[in-house]
Amino acid sequence: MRVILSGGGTGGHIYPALALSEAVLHHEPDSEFLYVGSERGVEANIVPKTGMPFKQLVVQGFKRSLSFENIKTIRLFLKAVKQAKKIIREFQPDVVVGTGGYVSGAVVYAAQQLHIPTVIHEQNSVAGVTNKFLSRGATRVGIAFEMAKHEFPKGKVVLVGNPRAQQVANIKSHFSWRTLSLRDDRQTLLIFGGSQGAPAINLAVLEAIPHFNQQTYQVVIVTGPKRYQNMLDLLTEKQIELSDNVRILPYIDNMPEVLSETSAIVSRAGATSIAEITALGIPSILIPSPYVTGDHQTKNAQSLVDAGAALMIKEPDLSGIKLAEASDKLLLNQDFGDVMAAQSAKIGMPDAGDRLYALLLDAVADKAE
Ligand SMILES: CC(=O)N[C@H]1[C@@H](OP(=O)(O)OP(=O)(O)OC[C@H]2O[C@@H](n3ccc(=O)[nH]c3=O)[C@H](O)[C@@H]2O)O[C@H](CO)[C@@H](O)[C@@H]1O
Repeated sequence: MRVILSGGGTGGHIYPALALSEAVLHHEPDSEFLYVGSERGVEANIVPKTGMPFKQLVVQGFKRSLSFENIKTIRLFLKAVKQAKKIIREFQPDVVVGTGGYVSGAVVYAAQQLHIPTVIHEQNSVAGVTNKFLSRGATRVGIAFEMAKHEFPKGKVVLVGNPRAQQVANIKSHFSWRTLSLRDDRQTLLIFGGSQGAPAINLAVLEAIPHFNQQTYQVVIVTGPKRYQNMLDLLTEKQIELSDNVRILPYIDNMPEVLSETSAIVSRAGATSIAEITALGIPSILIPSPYVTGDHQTKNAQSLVDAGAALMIKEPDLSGIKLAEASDKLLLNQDFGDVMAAQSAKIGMPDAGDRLYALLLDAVADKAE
């Protein structure tokens, strides 16, 4: 199968597309892929590292208020559609897949105009603007939350889950905490604020470090690439020392491997993070970002809390003490952590990659009819 993948702007859109390619390759090992991303998006850094061919377009998002910038956005969009058509004609895909973000708007729209089968994947419980726009012309729509169904045209929506879930569930991890000078015989709490990092989480973590320093479990704090230096500066300014069970990193590139060796998680409630956490049945403390469309991260987190699969701390209530208490609850109260892990695993959809692959086949077959 020849597949063009497009999704960008944030890890939550990019990793599912890459995970889908693994599922496709599992079924059709001679498949070929081309990833089309935006020049300025993080995909320009993430995708080439995987070895997948990568092409770039110049796009930007709409401003919510009326502005001259939006005229430039439309001009860039039309130019990107033209370039995308050229790329599609050259690559001759069987199907074009969009996983969200502005760039997928141009690529999938171009494919629709060229009458190539298109599949969009919506990771969230609340549909993104680009996916809604594309859904009218899409051949199939894969969703990860039943709740999102009513936002798309009937007849083409299928609940598939998030392919990243299957990737993390199936990985044979060779990761050892010793690579970070930590121990493999201890429980490990991993803290990260989505793919970009979250200042509010970093600040609460800073307050909690003196507590973490005293624990029998170890703690790995991921700040987000752009917030790492600031975190180190704050540690120096506040004269906070790290003991040998606590580490701070800017970003983790090999998250699927690391997650499979993780005992508990503190994180934002982005859809892809949640898919990973539940695929592995990891107990978690979710701190939803209040700055996203329709407050969808709170809805994502609430669905886990309702199932007894996670604890939630809302950002206005977040503090070092709250974080330390909740972390101890998951890691030091064995029964509590075990029950939560089992509930989390019940929600996971570890065959999501295969389900989305089946949707691609459907879309291609539709065209052939
Ligand atoms: C602020 C914002 O708009 N967030 C959205 C964005 O979040 P964001 O990009 O943070 O999305 P997610 O939490 O869904 O996914 C983060 C991804 O980055 C990976 N990761 C994270 C840290 C790290 O060091 N290394 C690493 O690989 C995680 O394993 C995961 O695969 O897209 C999601 C999916 O559309 C939405 O639900 C989120 O609401």
